[in-house]
Amino acid sequence: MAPPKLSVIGFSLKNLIPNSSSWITTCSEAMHALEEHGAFIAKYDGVPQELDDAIFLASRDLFDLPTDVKLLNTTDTPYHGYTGQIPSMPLFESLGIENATTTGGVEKITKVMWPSGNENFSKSVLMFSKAVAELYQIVMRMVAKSYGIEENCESLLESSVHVLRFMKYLCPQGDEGNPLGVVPHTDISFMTILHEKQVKGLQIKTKEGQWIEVDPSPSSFIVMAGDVCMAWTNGRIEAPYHRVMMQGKEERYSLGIFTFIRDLNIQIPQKLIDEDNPPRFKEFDHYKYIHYHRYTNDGKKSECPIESYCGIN
Ligand SMILES: O=C(O)CCC(=O)C(=O)O
Ligand SMILES: [Fe+2]
Repeated sequence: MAPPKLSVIGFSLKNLIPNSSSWITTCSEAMHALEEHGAFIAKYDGVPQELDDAIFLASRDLFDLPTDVKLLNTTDTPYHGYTGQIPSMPLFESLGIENATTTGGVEKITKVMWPSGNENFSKSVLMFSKAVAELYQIVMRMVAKSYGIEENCESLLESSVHVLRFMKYLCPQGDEGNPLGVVPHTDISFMTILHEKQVKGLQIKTKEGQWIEVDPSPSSFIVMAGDVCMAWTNGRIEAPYHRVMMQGKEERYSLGIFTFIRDLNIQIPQKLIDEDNPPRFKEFDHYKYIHYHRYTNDGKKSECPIESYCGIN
């Protein structure tokens, strides 16, 4: 049997006029992929090549800063700031920018990293984050249309905030080095959109337990459901397990737009509940879930934290 693959779906902006026939086809492909794997690859043209080059240059600039400067990026929310030198994941380093689609959010971190400013960095971050957030909105409106939950979706979009995370992976040491970049996990976000530069490594697990290798390309954006999307859709779209395995001799750089829902409780839309589909999750607050996941013993040791936090058995 051929190894499983993620669907590659064209998201060219000129074909995505809402409810046009090409929009409807794209919507049905995206929904099929999300319900099957919780993820797909969007071939998206909203990030021009120059911006793509600029954001990866920005990433190198950022990781080249001294560790004590990077450590100044602290946040109240776990995993939104700087992470590095984790004993279980020695190859991995990452740095987040909260509210990355707003000038205020971007300027705040730029000033901490470069007190005298870095206009190239802040401009690239803002433009890239806005372009990827647009892809998020397009996908969300497809989910909404397909389930008939447009109103619920619009209020979610108004409450969506985006963290841009830069990620860097070193090569394993020697032939015997452990290739594990990031341990298998599902994301604590509502949705995540990943983008990587040349070097592969990301693998996504199918429901049957096989690992799919994702091939990087400049216009590929991996759209992936997080735990909170799974709860909101009453389990129709599941958050897939994924991991990073390093291979070869090149360092790997990737980027992720992680979307979170602020100041609005996550509640399953009534349309997704009926006799055959009773509610599987209680209403909850996204940030309280993150806190549970990262800071409580129950959350840390749970096999499926979203189920143990707000699942209805
Ligand atoms: O670097 C990647 O491609 C994936 C990183 C990831 O899964 C995460 O940070 O949650
Ligand atoms: Fe992840």
